[in-house]
This record gives sequence, C-alpha cells and structure tokens, in this order.
Amino acid sequence: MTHASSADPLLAVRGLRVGIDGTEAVRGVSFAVRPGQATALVGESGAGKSLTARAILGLPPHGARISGSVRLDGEEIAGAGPSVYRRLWGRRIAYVPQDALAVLSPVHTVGDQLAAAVRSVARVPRAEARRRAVAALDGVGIADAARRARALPHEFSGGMRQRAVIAMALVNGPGLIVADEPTTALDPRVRDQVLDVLAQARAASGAALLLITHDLELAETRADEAVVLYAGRVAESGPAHQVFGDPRSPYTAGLVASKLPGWRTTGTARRGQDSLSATARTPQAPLPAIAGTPPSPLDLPRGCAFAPRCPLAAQVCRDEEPAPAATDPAGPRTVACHRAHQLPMPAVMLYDLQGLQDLQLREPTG
Ligand SMILES: Nc1ncnc2c1ncn2[C@@H]1O[C@H](COP(=O)(O)OP(=O)(O)OP(=O)(O)O)[C@@H](O)[C@H]1O
Repeated sequence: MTHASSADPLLAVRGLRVGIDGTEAVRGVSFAVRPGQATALVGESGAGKSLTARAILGLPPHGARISGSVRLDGEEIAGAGPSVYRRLWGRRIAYVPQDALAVLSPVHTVGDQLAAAVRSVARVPRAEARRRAVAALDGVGIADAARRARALPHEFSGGMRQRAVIAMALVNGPGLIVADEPTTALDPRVRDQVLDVLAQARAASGAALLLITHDLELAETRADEAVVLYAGRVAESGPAHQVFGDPRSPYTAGLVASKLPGWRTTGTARRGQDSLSATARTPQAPLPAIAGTPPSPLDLPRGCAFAPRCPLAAQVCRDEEPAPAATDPAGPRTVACHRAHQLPMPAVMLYDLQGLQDLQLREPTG
C-alpha cells in the first residue's frame, strides 16, 4: 500500500464508471476529497450520486461493473472485493446512511453496537470498547451517554439515532466519512443540530466528508467543495460557495434559479409541462426553473445529456457530449458545457428574468 503525502487528496476518484444491466449510470466521474475537507455530491434524483458513493464504499448493487480509479490515501480500491474493504470499513472509510435503522440492530443496545464496532477493528478489552463507545456518544452530544448507551435504538428519537450512527461512523477514527442524505428524514431543526454535531465531531477527529445530497443549501453551507452531477457525469465542480454563488454551467444555474424566492413562491414549473408528471415519477419535487426531467440511463440523448432541457443548447450540444474542463487554467473549477462562455451574468438570468426582478424588488423590504 502506498501512502500519499499530505498535499495529495485523501480520496481521488478518476473516470469512475458504474454499469448495471448493460447501461452506464455513472459515466466517467472525477473529483477529489482533501483531508479534513467536506465535498458535496449534488444533483437531481437519478443523477448517480448514490451509485458513486456505493462504488467508493465497496457496496455496489449486485452485478454492477465498476471501472476507473478510486484511490483512498493512495491505495487503488476501485472494484475491490469485501476482503479489501473489510480492512478499510470503520478504520479508514465509514458510512452514514439516510436511515439510521438500516445500520442499527433493533435488538441490541446502542452502546453494545458501538462497542462491537470498536472490537471489530481493534483488539481491546470489553471495558475499553465500552468506554470508547460512551465517549463517542458523548462526542455527538448525547447527554448522559453512559445511561443512554444502555437503551435500544427504538428508545431514541430520530435525531438521537442519527447522532448514534454518526458516533458509530467516527468511533474508530476513519479519515473519510461518506454520508448519503444523512438528514433527509429529519425535521429542519433536528437536521441542523445533527449537521452541527457532524461538523464538530469531524473538526475534533479531522475526518473528511463526502456528503451526498440533493439539497443545494446544505451543500453550499456545509461543504468546502461541490461536485454537481447530471445524468452520471460531472456538470460542474469547484469551491461550493463559488459553484452556487456564481454558477458556470446552465445546469447549476438552473438548480440555483430554482431556489430563488420568485420560483419558490410559484411552486410549479413556469417552463414546459413535463415537470407536473415528474411529480408522480420522482420522489423529489420537480425543479421549478428547469423544464422537464433528467433522462434515464437507458435513454440518454446524443450529445450533452442536459441539452433537451437547456435554454442555451445549440447544435454542437446535441452532437457532442462536452468533457469537464478547467474554467481557467490555474483555477479550481471545472465545467462541462460547450457554451459556458455564453452564459449571462448572473447565470440564473438564463432561466427567468422576472424571477430575478422579483428577488431584487423584495430585497429592500427584507
Ligand atoms: N440497483 C440498481 N439497479 C438498476 N439500476 C439502478 C440501481 N441503482 C440505481 N440505478 C439507476 O442508476 C441511476 C442512478 O441512481 P442513483 O441511485 O445513483 O441516483 P441518485 O442521484 O442517488 O438519486 P436519488 O437522489 O434519487 O437517490 C438511476 O437511473 C437509477 O435508476
């Protein structure tokens, strides 16, 4: 195993592809996560976020074909089997799923499960495993942790269960946590508390985070870097505040436009008809600003997969799929768009001038 220098990314994903049932749902995804940093993987339902995460975690769906490169701390692990991942899980890479009950057994106490997680990677006496388990619960803000450790998962609230899962992910000091929509099931107040706890626990342990989310606000406020996926490819990437504050691809601009107050108040699509039927097909609400829905991996259009929904699409977009390219040679941002240089300023104007005017009119009155 080769260890990387501290200047290198902790996780380097290059040209990752995931094929299922003869189609490719992840089609050459590249990004990096640096030690201690948070990277958000963002996109609409079906963009390939979870499959990318599962490929990195060594938990792909049965029969999936994985190619490309996934290097964790310099070690190539793309497509590696359980014998390799058993060495990594818990110690170097840990998983926080959306649903805490998916990882917590209902019949064992929370403390026993954390202690078992400790002993699965470290040969320590039971008392020491228990001590670490209670310390981990305390570290995620569970009051009276020693007593709470004796409770069964169903005796915890949803927010406390999710904290316990974060404690379980952190208990063996992994360098990387992969969290797939970790707070979607929680109400907004509890969501913020759990995210604060995760940030504090990461700051204390130095763990990096790969955060899978469809929530732009969460990505912008909780991540250092953002990677925007569309139809299994990276549409745009870079520092999160730059990507969402000044989008350089029509797709990201549409995601951001959908969050503007002018759109939020209308609640329905102003462009196109497809988004109404999309409500029934997808678990997430349709994007107000962007017409239509993302394509299925079974039915990708020729050229840029976003072209059928893109207000800026030209013939070149319908003919050739653009590759991600640096927006400026020395800069940290990439964008995959033939017409990125023709985006208006600000880019959200591509979608709805009126929406922007509504926003500006509202600002003076707060
Ligand atoms: N086990 C599977 N078998 C077949 N196709 C799958 C499987 N898992 C995912 N897919 C397909 O791969 C594509 C990407 O799915 P993925 O779950 O990665 O999307 P996502 O961006 O995480 O979406 P969501 O936010 O809804 O979870 C989708 O078209 C999905 O239908």
